[in-house]
Amino acid sequence: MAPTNWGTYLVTQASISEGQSTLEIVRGAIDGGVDAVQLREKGESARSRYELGLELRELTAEAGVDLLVNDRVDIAQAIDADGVHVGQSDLPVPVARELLGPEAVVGCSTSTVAEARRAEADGADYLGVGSVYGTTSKDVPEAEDGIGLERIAEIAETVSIPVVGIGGITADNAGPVAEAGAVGVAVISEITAADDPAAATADLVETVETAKDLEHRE
Ligand SMILES: Cc1ncc(COP(=O)(O)OP(=O)(O)O)c(N)n1
Ligand SMILES: Cc1ncsc1CCOP(=O)(O)O
Ligand SMILES: [Mg+2]
Repeated sequence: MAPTNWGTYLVTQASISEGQSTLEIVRGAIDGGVDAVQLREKGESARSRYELGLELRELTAEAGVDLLVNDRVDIAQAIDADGVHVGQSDLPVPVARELLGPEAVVGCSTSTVAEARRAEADGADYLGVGSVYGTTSKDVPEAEDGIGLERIAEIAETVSIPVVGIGGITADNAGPVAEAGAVGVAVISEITAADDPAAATADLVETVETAKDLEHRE
């Protein structure tokens, strides 16, 4: 599935879960209708991300869900992921593209219009834009205050590639992100810290789809 259709995108980080493993959370997210999963797990060794990645690859491939790897092109290659997600301090988009080839999905984090234009010109397939709202899941001071919905709209109007909002997104505030022009939302805590990841995912899926339907009817 292309990023154009990624309404709900799970970014994994088991350290903020309520005791559930990443595999259990991803299984739940798949049951709830997630479109894409990104193996993040900051702080874990390359070996443990690789081993988890192999298991996630099996699960996601069976379900027809896209699998991306955060930051690490080598792990993406080793587990045969669909692509990689890089940020402003990671490998540049053209380098990731060169290493992974034309078929791979390369996503890039941006929070300004200038960064978004650059990522698109560099050949990114989609943008992760945020932090939309304040969040404590990303350990940088900028993520404590969100960039806001107007910035999402401005970026979505500027670029032709899909924009996915990320940061502080819940089923209660995901609708306006889609209405601002994002194709979907990426979340860590809303699914990962939920008692029932499948139900949390299904809520997000419904909220985003409803908002996109309304947006298209206007
Ligand atoms: C979909 C998506 N969007 C943004 C990010 C953040 O990437 P980055 O800024 O490189 O920060 P880390 O996640 O690597 O800490 C993302 N991972 N996914
Ligand atoms: C990885 C990342 N990049 C920008 S905000 C963020 C964290 C998103 O986590 P949450 O959905 O819990 O706010
Ligand atoms: Mg990164």
